[in-house]
Amino acid sequence: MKPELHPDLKPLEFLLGEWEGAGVGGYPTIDSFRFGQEISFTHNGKPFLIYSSRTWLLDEDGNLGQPLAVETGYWRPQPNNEVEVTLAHPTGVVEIYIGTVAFNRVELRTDVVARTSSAKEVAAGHRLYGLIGEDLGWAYDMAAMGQSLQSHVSAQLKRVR
Ligand code: HEM
Repeated sequence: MKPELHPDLKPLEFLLGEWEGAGVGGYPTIDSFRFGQEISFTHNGKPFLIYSSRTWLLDEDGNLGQPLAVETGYWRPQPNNEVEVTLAHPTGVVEIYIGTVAFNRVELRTDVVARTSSAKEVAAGHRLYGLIGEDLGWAYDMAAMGQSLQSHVSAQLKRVR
């Protein structure tokens, strides 16, 4: 049975579904790259979105290659168009974001980044998600490896479900 959307999720409803597309990435400490991405936002009737993202290296011919970053978490709308997001990474990093939702656009800043002792040094993150026409665009800036907050990845995705 399809659960009814919790009313608190209304401002985030535009994210619901499955998205596929491609993006670009880089950082001062690494070579730049292209990647393919699948994002899924679902709900179970409770007042949060269930989120997951998978990515793969994209070669010059547009073929998907080795898996790159994956992440999973929950998006928790709060009063006054605020949102809390928890994200877990297989790299030993956990991020807690706080942000705002307005007009099919979400802006997030990390409140806390926690790392295991073997994780790379990630200090802070900033994310933007928004509709570009019918597409979902998103961009992630990070402060990591001793560098100031700057772009790491961005992508544009089409809704496939
Ligand atoms: C679409 C999402 C992402 C993709 C496709 C992606 C891809 C990559 C690639 C290809 C590299 C270089 C090779 C490697 O070290 O594995 C890299 C490095 C890195 N990424 Fe990401 N990444 C993504 C998201 C993130 C996020 C969310 C974080 C932090 C929470 C992050 C933190 C890092 C760090 C710390 C490095 C190492 C840089 C260095 O060694 O100097 N990445 N990423």
